[in-house]
Amino acid sequence: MSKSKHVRVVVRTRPSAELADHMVKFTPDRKAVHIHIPKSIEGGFINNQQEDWDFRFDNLLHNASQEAVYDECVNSVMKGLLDGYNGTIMAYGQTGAGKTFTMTGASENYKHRGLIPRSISQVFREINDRPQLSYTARISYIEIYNEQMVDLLGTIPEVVKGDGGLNVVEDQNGTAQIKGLTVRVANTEEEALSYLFEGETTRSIAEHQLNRNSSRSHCIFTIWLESRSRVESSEKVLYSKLNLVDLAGSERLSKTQTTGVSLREAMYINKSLTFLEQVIIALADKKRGHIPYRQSKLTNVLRDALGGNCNTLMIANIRCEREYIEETISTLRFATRMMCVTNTPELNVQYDPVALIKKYEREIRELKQELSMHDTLSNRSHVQHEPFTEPQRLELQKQVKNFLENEDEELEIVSLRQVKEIFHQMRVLYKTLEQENEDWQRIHKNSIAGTSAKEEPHDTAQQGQRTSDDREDGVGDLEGNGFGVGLAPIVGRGAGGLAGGIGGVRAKDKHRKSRVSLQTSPYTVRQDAEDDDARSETMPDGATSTYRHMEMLAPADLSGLLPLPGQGGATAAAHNKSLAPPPSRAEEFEAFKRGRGADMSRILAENKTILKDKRRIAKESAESVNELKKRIDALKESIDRKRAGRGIGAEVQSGDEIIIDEEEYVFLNSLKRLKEEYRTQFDSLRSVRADIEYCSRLVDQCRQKLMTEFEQWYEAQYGGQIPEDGSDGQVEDMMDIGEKFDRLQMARMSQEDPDSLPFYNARKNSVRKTQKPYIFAIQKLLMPTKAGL
Ligand SMILES: Nc1ncnc2c1ncn2[C@@H]1O[C@H](COP(=O)(O)OP(=O)(O)OP(=O)(O)O)[C@@H](O)[C@H]1O
Repeated sequence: MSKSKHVRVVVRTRPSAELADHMVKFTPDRKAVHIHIPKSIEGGFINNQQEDWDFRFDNLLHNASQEAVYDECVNSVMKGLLDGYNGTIMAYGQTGAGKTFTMTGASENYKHRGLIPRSISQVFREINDRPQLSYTARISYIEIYNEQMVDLLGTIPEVVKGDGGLNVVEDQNGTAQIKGLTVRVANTEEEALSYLFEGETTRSIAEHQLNRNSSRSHCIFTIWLESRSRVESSEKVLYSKLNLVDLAGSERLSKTQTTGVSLREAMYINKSLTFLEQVIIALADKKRGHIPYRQSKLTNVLRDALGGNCNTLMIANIRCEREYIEETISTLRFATRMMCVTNTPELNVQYDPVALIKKYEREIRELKQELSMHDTLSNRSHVQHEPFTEPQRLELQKQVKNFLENEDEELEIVSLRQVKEIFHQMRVLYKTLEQENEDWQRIHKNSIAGTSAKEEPHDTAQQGQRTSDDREDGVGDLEGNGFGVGLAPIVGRGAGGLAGGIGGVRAKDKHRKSRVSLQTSPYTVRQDAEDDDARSETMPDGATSTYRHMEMLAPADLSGLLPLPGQGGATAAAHNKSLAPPPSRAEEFEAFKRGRGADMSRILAENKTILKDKRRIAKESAESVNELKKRIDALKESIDRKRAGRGIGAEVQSGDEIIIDEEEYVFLNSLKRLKEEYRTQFDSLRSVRADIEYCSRLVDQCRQKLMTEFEQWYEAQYGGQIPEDGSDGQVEDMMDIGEKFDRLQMARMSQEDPDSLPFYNARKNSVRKTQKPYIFAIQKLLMPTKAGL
């Protein structure tokens, strides 16, 4: 049963060199804040001004890294998300308190990436770790600015027009849905990240184009997940979503002294934040029946997260400098209220109707097999459970006719289906008789009025025509040997006879057949193919690509990337002030290393030795990681082979239902274990690489320092003279250093954290992809100015 939970609230402080320590104090358990503002003298002798405030929260993060914030805030929500529970994380606080830094982070810096990119990475990691489930991840990104919703993944022109075209509507369950929202499928982490960056770019275009201030808008980035089991029946589908919300800055109008457009913006923000506050107050009051969600777009969209079916966490971003204390108190007050809000997270399960029908069909098939087995065992193998075929129906018709004609005849009853068919045949015969009786009476009436018929050739012709037609049809054989009032023998009537009966049944059959063929029409096949595509979409092989990247970026020996100065000279003193060209840099550099630069040179050598050791360890660790990777690949191949084999078998047995056997399940479990081991090894490799990165930076710095000192010394000794060997050494080295620096950066990045590659690739691709529309939008922006000139 689902339990109610209060909204978790975590406070994060923005680091600063000017913290008002004497006013803001945190308890040692990092869960409470005490604020003290001494009474001001202007208040006079009788002064009721409040001096102390105490606030208690779930956690308090002071000077915390992005990683620590992520670990504290996202882990529990993330687990629920993957299991089918909705989650919302929102950042609230005054302008500049670090909301955007917390949620999005610095998009150009992997280390400083915020909760959104980190959540994306974890979602795809978790998906890879759950091979028994098939997931589809989708992304949407909206901005709410002055009560207007903008689809940040929509087309640029719409955004540029300032018309997002989005509306909040309620479905029949009262859940708020955004009509017209773009929701994109993301098969990989890189794809999901590129949607984030695309949205960011769209946002900044809108900012330029419409002269907006992005800190005055609310942003909601949503990861939508859909999952179904690959192992058990797949009609059960779990739907969940994670809203990552960057709220607009809450600020006092008087303090910012905003006017004009900014004032209007600030009023809208304050209004929507006031509405948010009103909703929170209403939710906290257990006696309140009505919650005013509809007052603003923000509260309407976040209805699930506030007092609904969602794991919600709020990060209250605060600043602890003296000048921001009032805003900080107001943020903490809001956050305290938020803690009173309770939500009831519930599993979001739905049943896929197509999959359900498939399941029922399978069950019927199995029941029929069981029934026929039961019939065989109890000597009832002739019992019919399937619908009657045409020949069987004709045979039964004969039996019914015999039964009706001969009193001695008996009908053996074998199944309910047969009884129904007998009754049906009786009805057919009855109706035919009735019809023919009417026909006969009409003919008889006509023959009584025979004389007049002779005088009316037209009627006779008609009559003749009818008779011959009837004969052709085998109906109306007055001398017929048989049934009732002159019917043709039933069997002999074939397709035309018993038109209302068998013909009718046939017609129905035809209809049914056409319906059946419709079900297996190319359209349906294509639908199935699409389903398969969708399923294969849901199996992103992020792990594989990550590993491959890792192999590509195996530790490179970077020691040669920043060369020591190539040339130098040996005898500076002797040359000093002489007119002869100075000695070569190489000789001088060697001498320098033994003399003035000896200390630096020794430190450099020591660091190099440490670096070498670390590289050796990293190499061994990388070998064992690669070994694990090979085993994972081999296992994956076996699974693929199994799947390919199963694909054919499964089609024959149960349509396109995917059911895996025990062996494949064992494979999948071993794969999961190997992946875990891989991750552990990989983490230790990563930490060695971080050491390497640190050491190589030290080595670079020492080398650079040694070079710089040498260059300064050399310059002082020989001025701008050209050395003996004719090279100036300097320019060429500088160019190489620039180029090599880029390579060094790339290598560093990947050594520091191989997982960062999707982030950098997405960033690079997003910049490349959005450059064009961005330039286009900027050009458009400039056009009127040009025209005006
Ligand atoms: N924890 C932090 N560590 C380092 N820098 C930070 C931190 N928090 C915020 N900053 C820096 O402070 C500045 C303002 O932060 P940010 O833009 O995230 O504030 P905000 O609350 O989103 O403001 P707004 O409401 O105006 O959007 C940025 O330059 C950001 O890099």
